[in-house]
Amino acid sequence: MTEYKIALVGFGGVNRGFAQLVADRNAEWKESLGFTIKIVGVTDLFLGSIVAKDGLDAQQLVALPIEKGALAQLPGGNAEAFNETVIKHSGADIIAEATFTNPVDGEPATTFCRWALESGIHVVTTNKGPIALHGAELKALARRNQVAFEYEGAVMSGTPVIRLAKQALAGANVQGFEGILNGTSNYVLTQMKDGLAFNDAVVQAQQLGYAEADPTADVEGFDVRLKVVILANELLNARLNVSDVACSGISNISAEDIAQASANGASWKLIGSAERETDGSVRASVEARLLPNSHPLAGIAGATNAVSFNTGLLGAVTVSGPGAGRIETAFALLSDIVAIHTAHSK
Ligand SMILES: NC(=O)c1ccc[n+]([C@@H]2O[C@H](COP(=O)([O-])OP(=O)(O)OC[C@H]3O[C@@H](n4cnc5c(N)ncnc54)[C@H](O)[C@@H]3O)[C@@H](O)[C@H]2O)c1
Ligand SMILES: N[C@@H](CCO)C(=O)O
Repeated sequence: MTEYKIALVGFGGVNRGFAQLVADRNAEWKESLGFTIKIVGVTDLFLGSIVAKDGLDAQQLVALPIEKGALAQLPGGNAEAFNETVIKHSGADIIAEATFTNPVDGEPATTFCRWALESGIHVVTTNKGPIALHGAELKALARRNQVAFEYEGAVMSGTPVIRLAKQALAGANVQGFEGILNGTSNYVLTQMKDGLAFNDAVVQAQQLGYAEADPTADVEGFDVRLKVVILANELLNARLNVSDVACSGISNISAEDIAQASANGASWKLIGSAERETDGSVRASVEARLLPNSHPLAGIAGATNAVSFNTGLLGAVTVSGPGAGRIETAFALLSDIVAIHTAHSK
């Protein structure tokens, strides 16, 4: 029986959700997945850090109050976040990186990933910054150190689009995609349709664990831009930088715009898209579009996301599912660990 030792870097909504899954389901995973998980370290800027090579009680971690230095309440815990120690010296086989997404330079998460990969430790992450901004470098680093760098949760949370498109649609000649790739902005647009004010809807999305630390990234399209770069580079072999993608958001869509659209049988949606051009280049954008209600993406409501892949062989293949949420995104970390287990237990 394989036991993976995991260190959690960032202990906000997603990694706390992951600890909850471990607390609730480790015994079931032993049977269904052929492995169990032991949490050997946690580090968080706000909560502090802890290393416990014999393993931490996942339920006790979940119950920890969200207050400064809270990890110091556990035996051996510290009120300071010793990130490097936890990443390099907790004895972890896998680092689950879920700190803030920094859409400008991907730091410090990119450094955390480098530390782990250079130390021969697998990385699973839901953080979009390192992949969109330094993906090629980190993948090469992982290959050189013969470890995995997995990031299924970076796009569409727990809905498995990256591996689905790369593996199950391999050979189907993916030429482009368009999708609703941000849960918060779609939630806000849906709530506004039901009469809620923009700011109140954003606060609700924050309370539900959907929004980024700075929700401007959600409503101005910056979060979708990172996801478009990730998908285009993964699936279309594009070499897009963030600055290559024209980007606007939903903050200038008023309640009146939404009401008028409804009256005309249409809906505003924030759409991220990329398409291969006839000269082989890839053009990508993020913008609010007015979709007729007959459009397959028009009815996608709340924090649900959907992406439609334009394939040469099958035409449009559309996948829809949770686009944000703590447990939903924690599931993506589990699916990355399953991928590591499958690849490394052959
Ligand atoms: N919540 C979702 O629905 C969702 C979905 C997909 C991807 N993501 C991504 O997953 C990551 C985590 O999301 P979340 O909802 O858990 O965020 P969160 O804000 O709840 O938690 C992030 C945690 O990281 C910690 N942190 C920040 N900087 C740190 C540093 N330098 N060192 C150590 N700890 C640090 C914070 O203190 C915080 O507790 C983000 O990058 C987010 O974009 C989130
Ligand atoms: N803030 C992001 C989280 C998922 O990446 C969203 O709302 O889609």
